[in-house]
Amino acid sequence: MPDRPYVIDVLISAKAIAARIEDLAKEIEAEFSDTDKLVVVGLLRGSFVFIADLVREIDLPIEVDFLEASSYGDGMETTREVRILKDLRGQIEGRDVLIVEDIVDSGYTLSRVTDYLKTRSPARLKTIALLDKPIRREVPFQADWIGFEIPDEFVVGYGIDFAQRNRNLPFIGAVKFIQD
Ligand SMILES: O=P(O)(O)OC[C@H]1O[C@H](OP(=O)(O)OP(=O)(O)O)[C@H](O)[C@@H]1O
Ligand SMILES: Nc1nc2[nH]cnc2c(=O)[nH]1
Ligand SMILES: [Mg+2]
Repeated sequence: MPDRPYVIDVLISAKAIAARIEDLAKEIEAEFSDTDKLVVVGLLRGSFVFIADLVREIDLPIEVDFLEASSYGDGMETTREVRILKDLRGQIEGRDVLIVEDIVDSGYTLSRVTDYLKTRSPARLKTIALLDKPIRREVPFQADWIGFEIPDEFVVGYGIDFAQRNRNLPFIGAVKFIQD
């Protein structure tokens, strides 16, 4: 649990997220319209809300799998050590894969996870992230689709936590500490 009091300012409303996901899903359908082998991979835990909304907008035959990667613990800074805590259940060799992530910040998580999954020789490997904070990048990484580019704010909600709290907020909010 966070140990300093804070408030959360709305940064992106639930309505704006839903509208953007409809557009992203159309672009994904166009990219993968030629395959019946698409596996949509959610990175736990942060992407669980985004992937749930995204897959329901994608009108293609897909499978869903999950991989759990963690690098922040309960803090606000990356440890730069991406731990794979749970691997995929299925095989991805020769298959088309879309990795679904909540946010690209330093870039460590998505760059390590894509390198890790590429070793399994998927036919095509694409990435989508709801949020991108390019100003914070420490390793080069560009997702194939981004929902929103955001400023240097520590965000929560819509699956994203602060010390495991606030994942259940329906919007993306920015954490603001209250000064005493
Ligand atoms: O680009 P980066 O600096 O690597 O940051 C992005 C990652 O950080 C968060 O995960 P976290 O490690 O907090 O685990 P969680 O998904 O279980 O919340 C977030 O969900 C992304 O996966
Ligand atoms: N909660 C939260 N986790 C992150 N992991 C990487 N960036 C962020 C962020 O802005 N907020
Ligand atoms: Mg994560």
